[in-house]
Amino acid sequence: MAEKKIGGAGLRGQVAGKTALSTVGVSGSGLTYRGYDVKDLAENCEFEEVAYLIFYGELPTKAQLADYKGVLKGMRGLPQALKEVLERIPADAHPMDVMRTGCSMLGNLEGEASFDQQQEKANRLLAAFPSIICYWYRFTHDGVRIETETDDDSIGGHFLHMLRGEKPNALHEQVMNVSLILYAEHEFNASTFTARVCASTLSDLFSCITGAIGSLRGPLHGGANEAAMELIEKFSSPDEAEAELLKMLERKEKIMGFGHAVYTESDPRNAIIKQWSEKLAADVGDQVLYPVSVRCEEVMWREKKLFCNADFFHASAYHFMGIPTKLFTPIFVMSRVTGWAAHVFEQRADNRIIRPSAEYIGPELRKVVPISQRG
Ligand SMILES: CC(=O)SCCNC(=O)CCNC(=O)[C@H](O)C(C)(C)COP(=O)(O)OP(=O)(O)OC[C@H]1O[C@@H](n2cnc3c(N)ncnc32)[C@H](O)[C@@H]1OP(=O)(O)O
Ligand SMILES: O=C([O-])CC(=O)C(=O)O
Repeated sequence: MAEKKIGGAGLRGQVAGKTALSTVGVSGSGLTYRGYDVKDLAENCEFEEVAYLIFYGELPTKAQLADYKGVLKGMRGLPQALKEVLERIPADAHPMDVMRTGCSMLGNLEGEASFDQQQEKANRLLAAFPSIICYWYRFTHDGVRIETETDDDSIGGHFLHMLRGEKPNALHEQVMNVSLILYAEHEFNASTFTARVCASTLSDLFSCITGAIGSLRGPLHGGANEAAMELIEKFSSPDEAEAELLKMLERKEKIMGFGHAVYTESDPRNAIIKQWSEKLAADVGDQVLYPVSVRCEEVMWREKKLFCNADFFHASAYHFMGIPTKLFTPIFVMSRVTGWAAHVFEQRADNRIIRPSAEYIGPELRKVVPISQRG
């Protein structure tokens, strides 16, 4: 792969610390978690196995996985005070703000008293995020107080069950599983770096994760999956998509779901989620959204050599599963909390406060003119 330009704005290409968690754009395969190719993991593992790998360094045995799933299952319930807060957040709030508030409120109720509790608190957040978003969503949109302590086997299944009020089919549970694996970890991306900066002050895990959610929310990062959906649903045919994209490019508009800060030729997660989107399109009999998405991919590559990142085909995949667009980025949180927390642990294990320098471009030194003399 060609190297991206080092230096300049956005700290691009600069090494800002060490990690044993993942490589991005280094190996031929593009993305590895603790030495495993993400494609291999997505083909052979459940998300909980990957979460275990990210946290504990090795893939679990059958018994370890069963134990770990049991631990997570036991942590799905929400305290009454958190439910009351969620009920007071308006229906038109952005669900990422709900995630941010939910995380912060949980930190008030069940805070990290010492770093010895870091793994337990990370597990709690991993188990509770689907409950938080679904409790709020179903209360404010459907007027029901849902039970969040379900017996669903997987985190993805738990989420879809609470969202719809019925257990998902095997295909949907599997796609959620793959999606959560693809989003779990990605080196020093903006939200993870936010978490590490916060951790470097020796702050608590809930503060680190709350900050990371704020960074993920933006459309240049995790928010791109929602923005991509808003784009593709405007088009009724591939030809219309092509004509409109060309106009947008002419106006130098950013097309969400394309391009990447590190990858130069492709995002290895795209081919995987694209396949699942195609399967789901066939399952629901779609003849518009998937072909529109494929044409967008072709046009962007042909015109700008820009490729789909992880977010683009997630939009159609989630849509085919009936997930409301505004819940797309919260799903990213449900997964990335693993990577964020593991980075916090790494930062703590070998910490120095992150405090870079700035190039000063303001006025020269000057004297204060007393307020009575300022005109
Ligand atoms: C899970 C994730 O977070 S993946 C990223 C999700 N974000 C998006 O999909 C938002 C759209 N994409 C983008 O804004 C960018 O590609 C980013 C933020 C992902 C990466 O930003 P950068 O590293 O600064 O991009 P890069 O240096 O490759 O940009 C090169 C050129 O391509 C343009 N470009 C990059 N992405 C796009 C895009 N999606 N649409 C149109 N033009 C683009 C840039 O404006 C830049 O043009 P210029 O040289 O005329 O200024
Ligand atoms: O690495 C990045 O800059 C963004 C990204 O793809 C991710 O966080 O998954």
